[in-house]
Amino acid sequence: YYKVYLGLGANLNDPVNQINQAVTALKALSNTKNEILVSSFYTSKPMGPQDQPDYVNAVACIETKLEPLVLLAQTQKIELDLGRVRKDERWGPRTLDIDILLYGDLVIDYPNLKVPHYGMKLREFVIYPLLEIAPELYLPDQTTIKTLSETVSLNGLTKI
Ligand SMILES: CC1(C)Nc2nc(N)[nH]c(=O)c2N=C1O
Repeated sequence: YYKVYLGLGANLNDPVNQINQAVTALKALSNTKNEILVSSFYTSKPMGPQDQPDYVNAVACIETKLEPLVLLAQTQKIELDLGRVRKDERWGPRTLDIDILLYGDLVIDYPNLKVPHYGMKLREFVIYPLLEIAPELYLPDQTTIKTLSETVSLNGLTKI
């Protein structure tokens, strides 16, 4: 099984409910263990354009035999099922967003999937939930989550 870490984020129509529904859908994935580790939920100011609601974020860890592009197709389907409209402007408000952060210790560089997720090292709304559920985690480049948590500023991240 690959141990896959996923970033969950939403800031439109009942984000907490969106993330809960995403967790339920992730548990139901084929070739995937149905126990899933989920961090606390956190609110934070939008990174990027500020003229949008605060985000709710969490990180989940699944153990899956699905290959990366298969899982990507499944997570995109979950986003659509929960009302994501792909016309979303880049960095604009959105219903559920599922980012594949880490895929075991794979380094993936497809046009439509880059792992480790390009922005995770800079995002307190990814690093702190990760630290909560996987404090011993390190990235393929041997950076540890602990080290990253000391370098990224909290700027208003609040556990709900
Ligand atoms: C628009 C952008 C970059 N900003 C975010 N900002 C926060 N706080 N949380 C997110 O999940 C998030 N997602 C995004 O895609």
